[in-house]
Amino acid sequence: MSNKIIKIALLDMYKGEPNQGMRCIIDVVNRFSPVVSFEIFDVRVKCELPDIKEFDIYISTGGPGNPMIGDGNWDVKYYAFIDSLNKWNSENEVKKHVLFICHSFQMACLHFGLATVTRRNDTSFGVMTIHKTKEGLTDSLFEGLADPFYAIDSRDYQVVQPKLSVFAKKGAKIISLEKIRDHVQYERAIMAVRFTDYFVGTQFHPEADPISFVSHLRNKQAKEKIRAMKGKRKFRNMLEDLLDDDKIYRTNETLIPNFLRTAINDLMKTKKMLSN
Ligand SMILES: NC(=O)CC[C@H](N)C(=O)O
Repeated sequence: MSNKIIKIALLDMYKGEPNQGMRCIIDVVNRFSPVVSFEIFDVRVKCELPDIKEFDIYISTGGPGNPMIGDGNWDVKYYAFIDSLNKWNSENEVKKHVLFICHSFQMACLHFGLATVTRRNDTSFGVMTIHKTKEGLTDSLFEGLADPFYAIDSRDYQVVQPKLSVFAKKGAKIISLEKIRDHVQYERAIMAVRFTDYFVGTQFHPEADPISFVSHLRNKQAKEKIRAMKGKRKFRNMLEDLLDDDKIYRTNETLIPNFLRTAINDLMKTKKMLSN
């Protein structure tokens, strides 16, 4: 493999359903060309997974449905693949870097035994404030983002009840949490985890841009559902949040680029070391 070009595998977890995630991820990844190239793998429909030797960086996307349920085929292979990436990192100098988004994040938390996943009382959808934990304040993933920062959230499930002893044993860290909701006594869900130095994941969608959100709302049913859920005023506030340079634009321009920059720098360093 050429040392010059870094290869990214996009693990498409959308199950063939229409989504905004893939376009947004590709848009961010393309900001790093010509240093990187990418290839897409349809995990849930075609059961495709990359050859681990071929790719340096992996972005595993959001997706529909219950993260606790697979079909006994793609999910088994997916988890085995995650294990093989982890094993690779423990045995090799040039590491594999992975970003897990939303559905993939929930699956990773389950797989590593870090927490429980439950169905939320209601759907979470829209611009949300995300709070860094103490560990999150110094994590490179969030560098350049305020505390709290803003992100697009879109989900029915949540990662809760962290098993802190498992976190400690694995050296994993919770790096962000949901906002505090004073009027309800629900536990704050986990919004991002640093699994290892090379694996990190977010419950929200760091790839989302305002256009993708507005496109989603062009679906009349989706728009009405959300407007009914939030009420007119909150819905309008959310649309205003979308136009704010410091909110969704900032997260889109910062988080995945931070992940990619850290990964690319590390890969360039270690690959160069090996070629010396
Ligand atoms: N956007 C997503 O990836 C959603 C994740 C998961 N299917 C949920 O509903 O919680």
